[in-house]
Amino acid sequence: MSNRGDSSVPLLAGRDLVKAHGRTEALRGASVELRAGEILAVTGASGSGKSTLLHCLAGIVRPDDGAVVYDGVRLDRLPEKRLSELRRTDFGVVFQFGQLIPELTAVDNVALPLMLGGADRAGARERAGEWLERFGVRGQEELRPGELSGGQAQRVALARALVTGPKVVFADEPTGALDSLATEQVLTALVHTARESGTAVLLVTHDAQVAAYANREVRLSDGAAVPAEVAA
Ligand SMILES: Nc1ncnc2c1ncn2[C@@H]1O[C@H](COP(=O)(O)OP(=O)(O)OP(=O)(O)O)[C@@H](O)[C@H]1O
Repeated sequence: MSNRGDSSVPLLAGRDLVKAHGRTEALRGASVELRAGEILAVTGASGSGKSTLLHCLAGIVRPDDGAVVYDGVRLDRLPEKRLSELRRTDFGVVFQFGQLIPELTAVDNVALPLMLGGADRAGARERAGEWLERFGVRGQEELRPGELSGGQAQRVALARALVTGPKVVFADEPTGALDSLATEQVLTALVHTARESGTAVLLVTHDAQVAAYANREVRLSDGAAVPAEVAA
């Protein structure tokens, strides 16, 4: 049964997540819930497990223990093929840098997820152009990522993450490499578009100013969520 229309049920939940990288226990029983349309900041010190949590929730890595439930489905138990299909249709991701394909122009980078979903190139490029315009990237459609500023490249990356109409966008330090003006432009574009389209956003950041753009904040410490009364 779908939870998308019921705001009392989380759209995505990680429960008691445990994940080790070799001997390092990155997550030690972390639990977090994301509701449909909500913008949630995951904060915490360097090494507290924020990126690992995002990777588990986005189905990029499987937890060693615990559960990831998305729209009533146990993501951590899905076969790889169904998991990648679900990631393609329902999730978008933005990382700090490096996620655009350097050989493709800005517009082709944004068109790519649409083409992977079966759209023809001309139609995909047209829609991609509209999304670039929405994110204020005008006149740079035919430039390659290396020819864009950091802020422009991140706005292209956001357009690419949102162009397919995902239910959840996972953003891992999306403004970590930007100055404060570019940070403000990128976050304003993200928050505005997410609110308009009802997309939920999980925003990983160590920066309190970035977290202020969210509706709610969950703080991680040593691989577990700190209770709200302690975090306050
Ligand atoms: N691929 C990996 N191999 C080995 N150890 C890893 C790997 N990824 C993360 N870790 C370790 O797991 C712990 C949690 O890392 P994670 O990147 O999730 O934290 P974070 O809060 O996102 O940190 P930061 O803010 O510095 O990016 C850290 O001790 C890190 O060194």
